Amino acid sequence: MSERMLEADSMWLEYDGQKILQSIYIKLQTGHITALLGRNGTGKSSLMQMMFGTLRGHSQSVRVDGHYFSHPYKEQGLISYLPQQPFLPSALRVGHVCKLYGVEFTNLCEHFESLQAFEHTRMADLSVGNRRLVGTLLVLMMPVAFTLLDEPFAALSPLNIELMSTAIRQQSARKGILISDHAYEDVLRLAHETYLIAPVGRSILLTDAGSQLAEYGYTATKPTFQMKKRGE
Ligand SMILES: Nc1ncnc2c1ncn2[C@@H]1O[C@H](COP(=O)(O)OP(=O)(O)OP(=O)(O)O)[C@@H](O)[C@H]1O
Repeated sequence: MSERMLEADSMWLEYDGQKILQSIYIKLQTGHITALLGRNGTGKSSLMQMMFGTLRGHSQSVRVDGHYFSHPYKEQGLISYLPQQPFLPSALRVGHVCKLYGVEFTNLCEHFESLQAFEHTRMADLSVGNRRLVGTLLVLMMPVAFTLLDEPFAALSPLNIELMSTAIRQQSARKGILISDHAYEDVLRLAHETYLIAPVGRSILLTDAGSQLAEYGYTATKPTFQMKKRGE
């Protein structure tokens, strides 16, 4: 697989004259998992929407392999995005939704055997957690070069967070993944690189996430957890 690179830079966003993002730069690479952390309301979701192309800021530039894309989501096979809010049609059955996303239902079940019973279940009849699980897996497994995941661990049980981490790691072999979630320890265990959005709206590429998260006020104290090395 030839490596591809997505760069988002000069990402500026204001709402009602209030600065949210200022001159953000973020780089994604195929084969890499990149973490995006930041306190509540610092603009992570807005940044992902700008990178996807569905939100216009005061300025933005998204380039893939040096080519500029004004609306990346319009390019077939380029990018997928998991929003925080429900997005799958509730009246459709799980198997049907899989077909719409170009993902085999059996691929979902490879990671989550518990989903096997639900191929013919309507999305609306799934539990909140299972609905989120199906949505996250579909976005993750879509055949695209880059995937943006906003809170993929939300509503998942601890076991399912482990299984989802395995699925994300596996998919990163063929795409670049940006992941933002407040379960930051789970995110850091996956990440090759970590960006923090620090007030007001500046992106910082962390070199030592364990110490810097407290320094920049993302955690109250220095995290005590031991970050596992990738692949352990
Ligand atoms: N449509 C809007 N109009 C005005 N302000 C908005 C709008 N959407 C978001 N905001 C504000 O922009 C800021 C960034 O919001 P955003 O949802 O991107 O943050 P976030 O980092 O994803 O937050 P969280 O971690 O809580 O999900 C917040 O202060 C929010 O209130």
